[in-house]
Amino acid sequence: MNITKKNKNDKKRLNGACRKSRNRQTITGKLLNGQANKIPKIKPEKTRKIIRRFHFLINKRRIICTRLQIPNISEDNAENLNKSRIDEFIRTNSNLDVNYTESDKPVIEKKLLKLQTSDTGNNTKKDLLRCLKYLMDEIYVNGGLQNYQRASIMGQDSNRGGDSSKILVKWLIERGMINNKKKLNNALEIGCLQRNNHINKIVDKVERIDLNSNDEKHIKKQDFMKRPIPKDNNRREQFDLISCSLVLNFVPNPIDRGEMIKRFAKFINKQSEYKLLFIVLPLPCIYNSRYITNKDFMQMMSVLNYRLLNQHNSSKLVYYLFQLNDSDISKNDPTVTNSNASDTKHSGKKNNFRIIVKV
Ligand SMILES: C[S@@+](CC[C@H](N)C(=O)[O-])C[C@H]1O[C@@H](n2cnc3c(N)ncnc32)[C@H](O)[C@@H]1O
Repeated sequence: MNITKKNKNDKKRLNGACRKSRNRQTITGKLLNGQANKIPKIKPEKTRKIIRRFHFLINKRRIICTRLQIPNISEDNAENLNKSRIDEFIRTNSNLDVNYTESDKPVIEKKLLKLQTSDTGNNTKKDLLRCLKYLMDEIYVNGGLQNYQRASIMGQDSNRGGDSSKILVKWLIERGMINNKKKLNNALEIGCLQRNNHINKIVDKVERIDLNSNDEKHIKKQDFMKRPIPKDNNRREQFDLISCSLVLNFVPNPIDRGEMIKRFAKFINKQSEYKLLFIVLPLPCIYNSRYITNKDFMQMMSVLNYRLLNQHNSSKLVYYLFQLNDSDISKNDPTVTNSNASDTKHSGKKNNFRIIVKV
């Protein structure tokens, strides 16, 4: 893609602004700055381990809750579970003595490992409840959730590639969509852990939400799947840009991932000149899955009326910028870049990531 001279100048100015602000704040922003002394640094290897463990736990939690048929919690919404509802369920079944001791832990871990969606298993209700209590304790009592959030914030550290919206800013500058005089009006950031990231530099008003907000003053605690749909296409509740970085992979159910993608369009302002959707996923979700390839994902997005503007594969992540089509939109070629990653599948163990869109 050609970058005009004007765009190059805008890019220089914006980059200059970023450099100046870096003196006052880190790439990950004030929150980290303010808490720099409080947040212990975690090594990358440990970070990945914490994140993997957390995903493991919420996946097992979904399976157990479905199997136990906890009232009002079904396969469809199990990952958005209301903690108090589960606690209540465990309490009402306390006659089964679900407590565990240190020596029970290895057995519980083994049971958790064996629990699969398809496997009906021979676990008793007591076994399942005990596993559930064990993992709820790990998530909420023993700091699992906090560590997960900390690890995710660490992943955005400038030393580890920085926050993913950096690349979004670069693309929008290159495309001439923003410059030092022109910003996007608004954006919805789903799954936001830190309010100070690169999106702020290019958008006038950013609304940030997260299932488990760690800063409720600035990041609303909200499940995007339950966010009220704007009535009659109310533009005040719609956005020029939706950013969804490393969130889809967090949703453990393929049908809900599809529902999440379908929902995005309802929040994109159709009158806007932008109509942008920024998605980031771990590279293996798309390039090392048994069920989905990049081509499949592109087809899915195309059926949902998006066109790809940019894609970049880093060694760990895949970044996409889509635009919701106008009906008369003319197709132009997307810019696809690779660094340290090829379009072919990776070697190593395949994963089960997939997205099911029911149209
Ligand atoms: C790995 S973190 C991603 C953080 C950040 N966006 C990044 O790119 O590093 C995933 C976040 O998505 C949030 N999340 C998952 N499902 C969500 C939903 N349905 N609504 C709002 N937030 C959600 C989780 O609470 C979690 O904080």
